Amino acid sequence: MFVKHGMSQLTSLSSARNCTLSSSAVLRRQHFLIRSLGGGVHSNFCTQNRMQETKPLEADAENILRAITPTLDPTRHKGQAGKIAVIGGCREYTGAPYFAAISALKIGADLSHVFCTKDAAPVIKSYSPELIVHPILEESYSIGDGDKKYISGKVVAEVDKWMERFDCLVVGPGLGRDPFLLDCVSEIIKQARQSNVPIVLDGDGLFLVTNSIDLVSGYPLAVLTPNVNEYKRLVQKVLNCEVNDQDTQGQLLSLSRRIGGVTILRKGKSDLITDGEIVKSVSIYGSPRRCGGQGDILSGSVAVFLSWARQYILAAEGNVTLRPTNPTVLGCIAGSALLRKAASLAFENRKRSTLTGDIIEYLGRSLEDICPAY
Ligand SMILES: NC(=O)C1=CN([C@@H]2O[C@H](COP(=O)(O)OP(=O)(O)OC[C@H]3O[C@@H](n4cnc5c(N)ncnc54)[C@H](OP(=O)(O)O)[C@@H]3O)[C@@H](O)[C@H]2O)[C@@H](O)CC1
Ligand SMILES: Nc1ncnc2c1ncn2[C@@H]1O[C@H](COP(=O)(O)OP(=O)(O)OP(=O)(O)O)[C@@H](O)[C@H]1O
Ligand SMILES: [Mg+2]
Repeated sequence: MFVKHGMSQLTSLSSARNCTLSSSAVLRRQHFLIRSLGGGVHSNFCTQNRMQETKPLEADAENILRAITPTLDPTRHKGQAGKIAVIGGCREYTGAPYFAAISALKIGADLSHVFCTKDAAPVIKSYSPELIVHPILEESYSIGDGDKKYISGKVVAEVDKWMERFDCLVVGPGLGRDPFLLDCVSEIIKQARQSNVPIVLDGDGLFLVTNSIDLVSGYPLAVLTPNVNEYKRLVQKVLNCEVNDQDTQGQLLSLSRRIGGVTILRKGKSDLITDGEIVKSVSIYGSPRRCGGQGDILSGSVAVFLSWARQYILAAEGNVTLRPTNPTVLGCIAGSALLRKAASLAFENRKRSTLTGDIIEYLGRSLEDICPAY
């Protein structure tokens, strides 16, 4: 791994030593390798690396999509292809949770739930009868101070009733930033962790965990999907420095390791994915349109593919030949590749008027091209 990722990674590996590596033998070996390559040992994650950065390895996304997508087997019953829940949707934002939840269904999940505020629920229901919408979240403006404890307990208990049934949660699309609501969502995240339910954190879910990183720290089933702003905030808060474009991979690895090896999908011209061990990129051509909502499609897609990757690994009973082997990384690669392919097809048709809804309409065909139903 050291040789594969080159000098920049070595430098950041050594920087990460205090929090990620306990074995002095491993440390000695790293220092030896760094010296052999002519580098120094730095104590700071944010050290500028002036070496030419090596490109991350492009993921074999099509192969991964083919491997983890389940066959349409007539013996399977409803639910086995995935039950996803989106925690998001408030007064301001109703589109984002809808995009995430409907994308999960269009890719092939069986059931898609949305847990949102009371105001947002009828609006989201009106977009689609396919979604199961729970109007349970509350914002500060709608409750008195004296009621907060009682209502918070009720909200959390309501989601907990369902928790064990979900294959993955998507926390954040259109959630908003109301402090009371975010406190409730913190409790929901803790419950999901206790139940070992994977969590994709996006949008305001990332705003929440960036300010309370312990919520996800060390949870191997957490996936963070930051856009450019969200990534900047994460780096500033967790690594206490600015984004380093000279050492993109090294900094991404350091960030993941500092958060205990959570998976991070950094969105951009190429999507970069790491679990603190490897970095993979997905660069297949997408669309030049940057309309809002594409990240929401991605979060719903990652949730489905992550669930499928876990099923695939479980069914293989230790004989997994697919690489990488981490289901959260597989889910990110598959979700990113599918979104980008769908965006490219939508753009071919709609050009400048391409909107998120158009991209969603191409999710099915994009998967069908790679992995036909029959
Ligand atoms: N159709 C829909 O319903 C869609 C809804 N969407 C939903 O929108 C939400 C925000 O996501 P986004 O992508 O706009 O956030 P992002 O790039 O970090 O910020 C951009 C700038 O805005 C600002 N800012 C944001 N929220 C703020 C707040 N509450 N109060 C004050 N400032 C706030 C932010 O400021 P900063 O945090 O940097 O201080 C930055 O300057 C999220 O829930 C997402 O899912 C999208 O998915 C698109 C489709
Ligand atoms: N410059 C780019 N070139 C090509 N594709 C991009 C570019 N930036 C982002 N994307 C693609 O768009 C997807 C969404 O990324 P984006 O940064 O727009 O997320 P977002 O801001 O969270 O979106 P949303 O509006 O849903 O909140 C990414 O998975 C990525 O594949
Ligand atoms: Mg977003």
